[in-house]
Amino acid sequence: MQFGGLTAVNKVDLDIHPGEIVGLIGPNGAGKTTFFNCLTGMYQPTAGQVLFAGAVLPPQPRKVAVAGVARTFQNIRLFHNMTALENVMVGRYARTKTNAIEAILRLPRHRREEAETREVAQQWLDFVGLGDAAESLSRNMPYGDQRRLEIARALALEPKLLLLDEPTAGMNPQETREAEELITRIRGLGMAVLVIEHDMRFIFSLCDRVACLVRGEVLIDDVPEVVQNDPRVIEAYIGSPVDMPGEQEEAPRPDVSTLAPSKPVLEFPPNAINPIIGHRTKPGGRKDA
Ligand SMILES: Nc1ncnc2c1ncn2[C@@H]1O[C@H](COP(=O)(O)OP(=O)(O)OP(=O)(O)O)[C@@H](O)[C@H]1O
Repeated sequence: MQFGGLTAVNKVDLDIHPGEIVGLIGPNGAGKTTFFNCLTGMYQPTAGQVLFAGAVLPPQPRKVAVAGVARTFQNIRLFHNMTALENVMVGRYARTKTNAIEAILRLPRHRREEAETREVAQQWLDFVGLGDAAESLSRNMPYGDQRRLEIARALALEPKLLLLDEPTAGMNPQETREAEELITRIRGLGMAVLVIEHDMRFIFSLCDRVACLVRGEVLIDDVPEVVQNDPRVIEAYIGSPVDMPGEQEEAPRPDVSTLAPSKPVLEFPPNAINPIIGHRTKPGGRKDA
């Protein structure tokens, strides 16, 4: 991906598998968010393509969403004058079928779909621990809850791949631990998660695999234990070994026991998410891409 003479992302080739949490780290300006923007159709890559579940993803955000890729943003982008529930309902937009006329005239299909959307949105709020905040205006919610709400909105799409851009930015340690627990539960649903984060303890304790971008290129893509001990990573990004987890008393141990499953995203089974959330949503509530 080039911006004029600047190559922001260069020949990045990254596989992500179902049920896998992959961390994307790198110094400021390394190209992490640009990579997300290429994946989600917000930028049209100047070269290369995004393959998802066996097909080339067109660089169009709605089509990317319908295909099953959802994201959150580095800076919270909620609808501040809407309730938590309404924010999550918006996240299901790409999964609804009614057109503008049906909505304006409030025809039966629209009313049915709206009721179902409301119910599914409430279930995702419950999932992220915000079930009781459904009627709160999002702007009045605590910062950590707003970050959770963004994740709930992304989950409402019922994606196969969830992209999280610095989900713990600005969080206190307790909120960060809760975010880690939440992302682990999301993996339990069978989704693949790609997470950008600067908090190394968070990344190395959470992820199955970590890729480090430097100046737009992948420096290393390996299990956390290998990445955190790679001197090039320490030099390029960490700056000093004292920042690494495991070197301070309360730092969590890196989890390297769940290395990538062998199946690539291209073979993601149809309805893979449905059986898991089936008990949370009405039958037929999910339409696969
Ligand atoms: N729309 C744009 N136009 C021009 N240059 C851009 C644009 N978006 C990003 N860049 C440049 O591309 C490079 C990569 O930026 P990007 O935001 O992707 O990095 P990052 O790794 O996400 O950084 P950070 O950790 O600070 O968020 C930077 O040099 C940035 O200035």
